[in-house]
Amino acid sequence: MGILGRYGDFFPLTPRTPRLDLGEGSTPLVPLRALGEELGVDLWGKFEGANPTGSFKDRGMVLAVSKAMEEGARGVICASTGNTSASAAAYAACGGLSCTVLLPSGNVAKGKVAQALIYGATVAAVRGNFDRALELARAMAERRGYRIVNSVNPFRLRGQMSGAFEICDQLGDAPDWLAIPVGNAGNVTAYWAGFVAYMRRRRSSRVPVMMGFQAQGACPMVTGQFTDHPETVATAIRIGRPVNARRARWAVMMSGGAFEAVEDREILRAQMDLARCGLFAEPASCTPLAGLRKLAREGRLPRGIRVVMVLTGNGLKDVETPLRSAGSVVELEDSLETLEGVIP
Ligand SMILES: Cc1ncc(COP(=O)(O)O)c(/C=C/C(=O)C(=O)O)c1O
Repeated sequence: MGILGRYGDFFPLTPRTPRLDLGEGSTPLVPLRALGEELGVDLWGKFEGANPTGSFKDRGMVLAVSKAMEEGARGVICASTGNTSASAAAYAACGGLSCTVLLPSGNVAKGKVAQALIYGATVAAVRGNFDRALELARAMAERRGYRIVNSVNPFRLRGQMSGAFEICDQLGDAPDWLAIPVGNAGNVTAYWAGFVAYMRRRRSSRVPVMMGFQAQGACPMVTGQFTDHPETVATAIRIGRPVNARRARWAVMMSGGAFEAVEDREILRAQMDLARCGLFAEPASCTPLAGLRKLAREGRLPRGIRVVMVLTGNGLKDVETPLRSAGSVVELEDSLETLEGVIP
């Protein structure tokens, strides 16, 4: 059962709301003991790559598309660095709506483009970055009567609150810290709202410190300056003008947390180290581990606390990056002798 069935009393559902369900949510919360010992904390990874389209986006999209159907929308539209478009296309297909996605040309992982296409979306590559694509998507939504399903759509953030609900249910309460990658800043906003809502309903006793992590080349939440030239290998968070900046800043400040930036090379090292723990997450998802390591180096990571990292997307979305950085295939003659020389 998906999140509308499991957490429906937290969502604005009516008897007329279709209950789309691809089995989203119920993702693994994995103890990361070795990495936790390195950092001196009790470390867990919430593997959102296990969702139906391979990212956390499904949590918000299932509600946003169900509500679009209820409201009689002709179709849905979004701009995306890839995962939003994959998820929008899947749930639109599930609900029988048309889906149009606008992608920044040349900067979207091929796995995500393949998903949007095979789910049946109309996919347009826009010259310019994600932020420009979002401006165009909002204009087209007005013209065509489509529902925009980026995180400017409030139902998206409502559905994504369910990640916080699940962490509290899985751990028995909220963690001390939540460490999350930040692009358009919707997910960090949604998680805070989720922890607060769960505590208010007495389903948990506390809320965590919210720590948001960005790539050094695309860190408007850290610098306080929007940028028209975001650059990072973590293409999912290559966003320079986060539409949820104000709400995300408020959420993190209310929690006593902060935004931090990390270098691309640290993100790639974190991706490899998480994979060596058995979790293959795409680069953006590994930003929190890189960030926690930076805080530990600087003496700013309290020892012994319980930390959950939200690993937001499956590594299979972007196989080109690890193929460049994770080593290479050994080409061999077909003989046992040559095998003896290379197999450990
Ligand atoms: C794997 C992954 N990790 C983190 C983020 C950042 O979440 P927000 O801070 O809520 O934006 C994204 C976002 C992707 C898009 O914005 C899109 O797909 O258009 C992501 O795909």
